Parts: sequence; C-alpha cells; structure tokens
Amino acid sequence: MMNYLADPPHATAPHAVHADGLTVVRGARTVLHHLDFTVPRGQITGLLGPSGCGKSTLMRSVVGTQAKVTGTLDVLGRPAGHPTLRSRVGYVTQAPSVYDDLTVRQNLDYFAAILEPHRAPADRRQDTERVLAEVDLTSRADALAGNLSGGQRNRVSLAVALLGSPELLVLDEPTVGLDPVLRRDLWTLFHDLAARGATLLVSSHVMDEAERCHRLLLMRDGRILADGTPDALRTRTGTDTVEAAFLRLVDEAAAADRTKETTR
Ligand SMILES: Nc1ncnc2c1ncn2[C@@H]1O[C@H](COP(=O)(O)OP(=O)(O)OP(=O)(O)O)[C@@H](O)[C@H]1O
Repeated sequence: MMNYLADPPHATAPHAVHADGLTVVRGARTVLHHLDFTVPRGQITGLLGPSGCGKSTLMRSVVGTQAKVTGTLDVLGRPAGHPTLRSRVGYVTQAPSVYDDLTVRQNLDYFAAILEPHRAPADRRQDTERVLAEVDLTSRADALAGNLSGGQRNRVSLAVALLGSPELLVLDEPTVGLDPVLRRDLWTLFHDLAARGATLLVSSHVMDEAERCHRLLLMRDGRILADGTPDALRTRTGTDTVEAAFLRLVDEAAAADRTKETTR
C-alpha cells in the first residue's frame, strides 16, 4: 500500500499516467519491453492479460516500487515514485497488507495516522468511517483482521488505499476471492469513484471484468497487445466479447511472431 501530498501545479497533466519506452528488467530477464501507453484521467482502465505477462510489474512501476525501470514514466505529471505523489496515489497489492492483531477500524486508524499525520484526529476518524462504508465493512469494524475471510481482508486493504481520497488508485486484482455480489458491489464503487473524478488502473485476468472498464490495456509477454475501449477492441477484431477479441489478438501476435522467426 502506498499513498503520497497534493501537488496542484501538476494536477492538470493531460493523462494520469504516461509511459514512453517503459522497460523493466527483473533478475536476468526483461519483463516489460519498451511500452508506450497512457491512462486517461477520471476513467477505469483495465490491465488484462494472462498470468506472468507483467501486470503487477507495470503497476509496481507506476507506484514507484519497482527497481530497474528505464524509459519515461510520468504519474499525475511527476516522475513515478516522486515523493510528492505520496498522498495522491493509492495502491493495493495482491497480498492484503493488514495487521492481524488489530481490528479493522484500528488498522484504518493506524494507516490514517501514518498517511495523514497533520490532519485533525476527528477528520481522520471521519475518513475512516467513510472508507469502511465504501467497502461495506462497517458491521465488521471491530473484528480482528486475523479473523476475517480472505475477501474481507482484501477489502480492508482497499479501504486503506481509499483513505485521503487519492487521485489515482492502482488496484492489483482487487476482486480475487470475492463472491459475485461483492464483485458487483466493488465494481459499482469503482464506477462511483471514477464519476467523482478518480482515475483507476485495475488489473484482472477475468475477462468479464474487462467489459466493465472504460478502457483496456491488453498485455501478453511483457508487451501491450492492444489499447482501446471494449467497443473499439470488439469492432477492430470483429468479435462479440472482449475475451474473443483478446484471443483473436493473441493468435494474430503469435502468427506474426512465427512469420518473423521463419524469415530470419
Ligand atoms: N524477482 C523476479 N525475478 C525474475 N523474474 C521475475 C521476478 N518476479 C517476477 N518475475 C517474472 O516477471 C514476469 C512478470 O511477472 P508479474 O508478476 O508482473 O506478472 P503478472 O501478469 O502480474 O502475473 P499474475 O497475474 O500471475 O500476478 C513473470 O514472467 C515472472 O516470472
């Protein structure tokens, strides 16, 4: 989880994220290959692709926690990881980062005190109650985090990321382990947040979730396969669903790779 302070002079950057030639090396391997993409403000951008294609690495680069990043990567008008982005970016990793021996509310109070040390305690408490309601955990606020289900713990992590109402939310597979009702409710919350002006970058490998995004970045093997609205991707590929569009694009990319191999 990461949150960073308001930086009004740069708040008008046209895109929330702008990458130009983004390349990341992990261990001995290049796992992101010269990516060019943007994430528009005030929308939900879905980052989709098979396991291991580089979604988490891209998200870690955006929030500034990834090593060996080269190329240009601007976030809210600043270089990714810039200290002034701290309260402007919320990040939820795949592994919920909560303290099991604290209650849900104590976890949120603790993170609010760290993230917003200069805010009046009464305001922080109000923020805590707001995010508890947003993730539908008010009734479990006094339960120990260690006694929660996996899906509930994920929602505590999401609540922490919502503290302070960050402009950009980077959510790595936020709906894993949630039942269909909670999944639907979370997507409703994501759309409410976007309608209030927040930008969301949400990864998933569940293709039906792609249909709920305003825009998609489809990834394969550390490369961006396609970038556009679900409608544009379906039209471009002559398919009915984003899943079919993705499979068509994968097949085209594989055929292009084979052609390159045979002409070498
Ligand atoms: N520490 C590491 N050293 C070397 N390679 C790594 C390391 N961590 C991850 N990788 C590789 O980087 C690639 C991208 O991993 P990443 O976790 O970003 O993928 P992902 O699309 O988020 O996968 P998943 O959906 O399974 O979480 C993978 O091929 C993975 O094996």
